Formats: sequence, structure tokens, C-alpha cells
Amino acid sequence: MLAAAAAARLITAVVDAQTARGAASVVLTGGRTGIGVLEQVRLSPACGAVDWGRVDLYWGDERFLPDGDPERNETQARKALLDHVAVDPARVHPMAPSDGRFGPDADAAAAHYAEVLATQADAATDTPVPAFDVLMLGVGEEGHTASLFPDTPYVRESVHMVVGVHDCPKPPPTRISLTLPAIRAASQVWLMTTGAAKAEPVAAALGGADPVDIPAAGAHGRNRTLWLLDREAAAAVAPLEVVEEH
Ligand SMILES: O=C(O)[C@H](O)[C@@H](O)[C@H](O)[C@H](O)COP(=O)(O)O
Repeated sequence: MLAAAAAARLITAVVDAQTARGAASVVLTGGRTGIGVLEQVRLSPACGAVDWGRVDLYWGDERFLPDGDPERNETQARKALLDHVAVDPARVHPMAPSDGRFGPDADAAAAHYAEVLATQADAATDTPVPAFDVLMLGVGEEGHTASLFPDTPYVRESVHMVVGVHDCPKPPPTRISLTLPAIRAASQVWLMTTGAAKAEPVAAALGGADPVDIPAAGAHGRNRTLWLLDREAAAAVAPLEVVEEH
């Protein structure tokens, strides 16, 4: 239900962006939740409301594996949605595979993706990345988001927009990931997760944890940060005090 609700919200956000400026820029994520949302977009009766030829698609992170590997976020996103809608291939920007032009060099592949983002940068933000309308993220059981894990140089990265990630605790060990500065350039950041195992990191992130300890705590958008949770994942969040409107 969470994936279907997030899918409906995504379709509306894309249509709104296309109405406002003729295009929409969306950053996809991996994991069960992230891919589940794409499947629900495909299944939605409103899927056709989107002009898929005017959507710019990026990834927040990628497993650094050979092209077509079933574990790649790109492979899963294409199967779930992109192969079923009329996207413009020139506007779909996957992160490089490990058997591509950079071979096994994840750092070179990350640097190239930063160049791709910079060429699409929007002057509205002082960050050399596109003005992403919606950037979707999952949340891991220890608070990771994208491929930024606790207490790593990658979650601490404050200069580069994209990093090669090595020795990642969640397999596969080598990945490519946007950094928090790049994530924070997005207009809206949506963190989406389900299940009791995520209740603790979600509560910590919403309770003001240090992003070095809980990377999801550092993922916020310029205009909006939305947590899309099921009841189990939201169970430990302290009730937000209602500030009386005067
Ligand atoms: O490449 C990845 O693995 C994802 O980008 C990762 O950040 C994922 O979103 C979280 O691990 C949550 O995954 P689940 O939604 O499957 O719990």
C-alpha cells in the first residue's frame, strides 16, 4: 500500500512539474521499496498521465556490477517501469556498469557521473547538479540511505557530488552514490520505507540524529522532505508536538 501511495504521489508530482516547466527531473533509488514504487507506477491507471518523453531520470545510487546484472538498480528499474513506458533514452542517465567505459574503476565512473550532473546543472541552485524535482530514497536498518553508510568517508563527503563506495556493508561491496550535498540540492526528498526493522533508524533520523551516525538524517530537500512510512516503520517516532496555530 505504501508503494502504491508513493507511486500516486510521484505521478502527480511529475505531472505538476511538467505543467509548470515542461519537464520533470526524478532521481530513482534501489531496494525493495524503491523498486516497488516503480512497479506501482507501471500498474497505476494514471501512469499514462505522465509525458514519459519529458522526464529526466537519474539514480541516487547504483550497485557497481556488469551491465544488465539483475542486482543493478538500473536493471530492476527498467524491468519495473522504464521498459514499459516511452522514456526518451537520451534523458535516462544510468550510473556506469563495472564492464563499461571505466572498467572496474568505480571512482572514475563516479567522477563521470558528477560531470553528467554538472552538464545538466540548474543555475537556481549553487550545487552542480540538476534541479531535481523529486529525489527518492530508501532507508536501511542501520540508517543508511542511497549507498551512504554510517561513519564512512562517503557520508562525510562535503565537496564531491558523486562518490565511488568501497567495502559497502550491504552487498555488493562496490557502489556509486550521490553524496548528501547532491541529495540536498533536490527540491523534494522522499524517504520511503516499511517494516518494524526500520522503526529505530526512522525515529533516530526524525529525532535529530547526526547524519554521520544515521545518514538518512542528513537527507533533506530544498523545499520539502517527506517521510513515506507504513505504521510499523513509523512506530517509534515521537509524536510531533502540535504548535498551536495563532
Ligand atoms: O541500492 C540499494 O540497495 C538502495 O539504494 C538502498 O539504499 C536501499 O534503498 C535501502 O537499503 C533500503 O532497501 P529496502 O527498501 O529494500 O529496505
